[in-house]
Amino acid sequence: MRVDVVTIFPEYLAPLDLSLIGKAREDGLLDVRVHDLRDFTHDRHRTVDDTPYGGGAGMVMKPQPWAEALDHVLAQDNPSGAKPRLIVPGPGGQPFTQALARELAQEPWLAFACGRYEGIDERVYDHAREDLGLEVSVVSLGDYVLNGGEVAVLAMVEAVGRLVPGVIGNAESLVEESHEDGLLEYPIYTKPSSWNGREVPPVLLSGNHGAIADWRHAQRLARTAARRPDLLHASHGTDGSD
Ligand SMILES: CC(C)N1CCN(Cc2ccc(Cn3ccc4ccc(-c5n[nH]c(N)c5C#N)cc43)cc2)CC1
Repeated sequence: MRVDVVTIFPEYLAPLDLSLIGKAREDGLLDVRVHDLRDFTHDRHRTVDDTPYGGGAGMVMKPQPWAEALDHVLAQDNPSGAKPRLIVPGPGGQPFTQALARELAQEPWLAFACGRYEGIDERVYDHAREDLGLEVSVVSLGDYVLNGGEVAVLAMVEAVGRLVPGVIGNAESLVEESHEDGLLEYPIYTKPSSWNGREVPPVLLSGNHGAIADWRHAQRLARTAARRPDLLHASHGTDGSD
């Protein structure tokens, strides 16, 4: 999978050089390219924003740098003229969920546009859809306000990247994790079996794999009912009260 990120803070994406995503880049499973939006400006101050038409607080990101940046992304190493799916993080976007992460993990090429200030001139979205022929999705990390799209892109690239085959060495760990099948994950333990006067649940030491699986499923149901009854209703046809 190729991933392009356009931002005025390229250093914000440095964590994508680390850990599993960084290893996947080294292994050629992910091709992540970060582009500085200011490289597509032409004035001395490398201006990317201006005041909003109609008045209002804050600044709006100018359309021209974005159009030139998107042209560069589409042209770079792309002899076939393929097109990426464009993801624009925004507080008013569709929720970023595990289901959407799974959907995006099927895409061969994703491009992320990290806005700042009050956001990006609306004509950039129209240009991307109508002139560049891109599928554009505005996606929100959650119901809280960030200062820009970079944090969201870090989360999205990690959530999507880990679903790309080969990125997570043990594919088993992708099963039975929170939100993968509608239930939260079960409690986990490791050595020592007795620590600080606290014991590991004996069933986990029993070697009885059926009993262990039953205990873990019961724990997932209880934990989901306690913390996220909404998930129980959505995926298990109950109202979360039982
Ligand atoms: C003036 C007045 C009428 N405005 C009315 C609407 N307000 C909404 C507003 C608020 C903050 C920002 C800052 N910002 C810039 C680009 C950008 C990208 C993502 C996010 C973001 N925030 N929260 C998430 N879950 C996000 C995601 N994904 C925030 C971003 C942009 C937009 C802004 C103020």
